Amino acid sequence: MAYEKELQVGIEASLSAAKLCQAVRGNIPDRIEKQDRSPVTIADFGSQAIICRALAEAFPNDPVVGEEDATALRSSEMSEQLAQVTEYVKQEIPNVSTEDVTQWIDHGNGEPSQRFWTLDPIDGTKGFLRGDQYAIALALIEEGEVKVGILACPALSLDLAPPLNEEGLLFVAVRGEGTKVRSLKTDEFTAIRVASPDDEEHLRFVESVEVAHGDQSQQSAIAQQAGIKSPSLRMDSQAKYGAVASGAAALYLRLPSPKQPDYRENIWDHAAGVIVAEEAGGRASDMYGKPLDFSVGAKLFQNRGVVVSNGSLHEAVLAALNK
Ligand SMILES: Nc1ncnc2c1ncn2[C@@H]1O[C@H](COP(=O)(O)O)[C@@H](OP(=O)(O)O)[C@H]1O
Ligand SMILES: [Mg+2]
Ligand SMILES: [Mg+2]
Ligand SMILES: [Mg+2]
Repeated sequence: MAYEKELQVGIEASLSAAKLCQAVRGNIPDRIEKQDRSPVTIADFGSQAIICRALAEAFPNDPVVGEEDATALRSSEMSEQLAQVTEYVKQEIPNVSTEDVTQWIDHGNGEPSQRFWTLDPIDGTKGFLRGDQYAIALALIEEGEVKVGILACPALSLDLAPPLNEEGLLFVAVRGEGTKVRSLKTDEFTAIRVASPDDEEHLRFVESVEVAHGDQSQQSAIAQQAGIKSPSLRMDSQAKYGAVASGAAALYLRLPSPKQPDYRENIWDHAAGVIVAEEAGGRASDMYGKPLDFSVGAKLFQNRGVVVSNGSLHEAVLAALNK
């Protein structure tokens, strides 16, 4: 199997980060506002610290392009939050200092290069704060292609055969080797496939809960034109990719919000999910059918919107979009 060490280190760190996130969510944390006014929590910081530490130790030459950074956390106004993050990290890694924690978080300030990791320590922070779905998303990118994806969804269970019906799922994909899933509680993996074209029951689509993160009226119209009759399943985070990869839904639509026409998607919001869906037999592209281009920096500057399908539905969706 390829990328064995990457998988072992990435999976172990993601499981540890998932434990931290669930521990923090036991008593819903405060919402901290970032400079761009989006939310972050002590769990986002703790998760990034744990995963960056593991990557720095095992792969010291690999840059990590992570969502968070520790600048604000180092300021005196946030000393209480930094102490809280450190306490939670200590439950996973004994004997850590606040300085260790901020240094590990800042290891995620790397730049994309020939080979690098991208990390979303909590994808769907708004879902996390609401008590809904969120994910820990880690991917390895080489020469612009996602090679490994590790997607932990601690609150996800799907109405499908075991282990997918258990709460807390871990999706893992390696390029050319398929996608597998396990419960967070057991270490046995099961291979998964997208919904087949004749699976009427799962001929439905997923989209974000957050109205501002897409164009829900266009998303419904396009899904209908592609032959989907049921209403959407709304779900936060890259858990949506897990839903398509395992056949719980046949389509995920994320079309640019009319209020933010210039928005560009972050690579960490998609890299792990894309390989999980593709290796399960699905297809991912932008709204014009262009493959998502992970070679141009920390954002998908060459793409607009995201369409992820079971493959068979893809052309009909693109045709509807480009009419
Ligand atoms: N206007 C916008 N359009 C699309 N995505 C947006 C957005 N504003 C924020 N996001 C991204 O949407 C992600 C959550 O996805 P979803 O809506 O599918 O749950 C956020 O990730 P974080 O929660 O990691 O910050 C954030 O990066
Ligand atoms: Mg965020
Ligand atoms: Mg995100
Ligand atoms: Mg995030």
